[in-house]
Amino acid sequence: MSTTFNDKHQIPRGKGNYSVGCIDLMFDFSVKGSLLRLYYPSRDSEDDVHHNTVWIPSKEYFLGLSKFLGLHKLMGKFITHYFSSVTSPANWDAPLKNGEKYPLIIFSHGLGAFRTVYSALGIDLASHGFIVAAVEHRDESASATFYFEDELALQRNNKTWLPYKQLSSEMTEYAQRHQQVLQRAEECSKALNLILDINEGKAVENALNSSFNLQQLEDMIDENKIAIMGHSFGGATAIQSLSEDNRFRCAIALDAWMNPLSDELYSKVVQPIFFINSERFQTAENVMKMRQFYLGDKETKMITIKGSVHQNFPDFTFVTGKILGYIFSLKGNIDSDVAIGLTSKASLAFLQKHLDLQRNFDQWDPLIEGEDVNLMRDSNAGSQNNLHRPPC
Ligand SMILES: CCN(CC)CCN(C[C@]12C[C@](c3ccc(C(F)(F)F)cc3)(C1)C2)C(=O)Cn1c(SCc2ccc(F)cc2)nc(=O)c2c1C=CC2
Repeated sequence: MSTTFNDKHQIPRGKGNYSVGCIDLMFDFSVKGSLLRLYYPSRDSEDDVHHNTVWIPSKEYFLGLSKFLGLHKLMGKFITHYFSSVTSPANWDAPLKNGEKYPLIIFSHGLGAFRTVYSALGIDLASHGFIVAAVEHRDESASATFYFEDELALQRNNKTWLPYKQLSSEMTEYAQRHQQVLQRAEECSKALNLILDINEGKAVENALNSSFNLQQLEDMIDENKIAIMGHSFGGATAIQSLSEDNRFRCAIALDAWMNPLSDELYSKVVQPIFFINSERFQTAENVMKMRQFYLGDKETKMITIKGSVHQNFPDFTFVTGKILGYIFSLKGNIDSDVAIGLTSKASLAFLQKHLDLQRNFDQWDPLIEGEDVNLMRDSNAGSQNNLHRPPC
């Protein structure tokens, strides 16, 4: 296929030892069901021919994204053309590598995003032996998402699209975003229920036509090793999910947007949280809310990636050149591959600690304390002296 950009704009491959597979799973078909993209360790048998994963599978996502961004229709057509041939480096529908149980991560996307645009992170974690389920939220915070109205629509593959909902004037921004974060947390627990049902052998038929036999997943999840992760609004969702569902043993919040969370939440969360922040997005107010989770326990950690921007966590930072990257602040001063590498390695070290993994991810423990030339402990945002500071 012809590509309109040179190869250097590619989503990076996983750095771990496992090959990575990818499938889309929807069950049930209704708006109340789960829609997720699953990244997993795959069995790389030479004879099977593998296809890469289509990064953004429907034009409706591009149209929804350009509407979310307030771009002109023509610009929507441009980004559709520019990005429609991009693939994520995961083997679509590849068989699951069996022989061991895998820890599970549920991933929650940000405002205006959707399930497929965090594939660099999902693939790198899967290449280190995790199953990663990137959910697609139906709270109208995604640029677009779809479901089927009824059985007939499903049989005809007649999708109903749900677009991003602009803030309404009837409710305050907080009221709307808080309602959404509650729905998002519920959807993360529902996705976890679906995966654990399949793990226990429940017969589940994927509403999306896929050749991947879901029975491969039976007895392959280590149901005691479950974490939740998310970016921005998804970071807030991860924290809200901790308070609602204690099956999540810890959370990793990537540049969390704390506004949607209520003040009562701080006393309800007992599990450890790892805040990984960009340098440019955070404000003193936002970081102050994060620090309220420090109260007492030593397990909650915070680091900031020097020279990074909000968009260093989703995939867009890899698929554009420096110009577009600069215009939309999709790239920071730090190299995007270095930033995502630090995010992944620091996350793996934190997950080993709090999911009791028997891997060698503790080699990256110093990153959790911000010990790296491209990291700093805590945050650069907001003066730190007049705020409650945990004893070092
Ligand atoms: C106009 C909308 N305006 C007000 C809401 C702010 C728009 N905005 C900054 C953007 C998204 C940006 C983006 C993407 C993609 C291209 C492209 F051209 F490459 F496609 C360009 C430009 C424009 C960077 C954000 O919303 C930042 N943000 C995000 S960005 C999550 C995201 C969205 C779409 C993606 F494809 C990937 C990731 N997630 C959050 O949870 C929160 C915030 C802010 C507060 C809470």
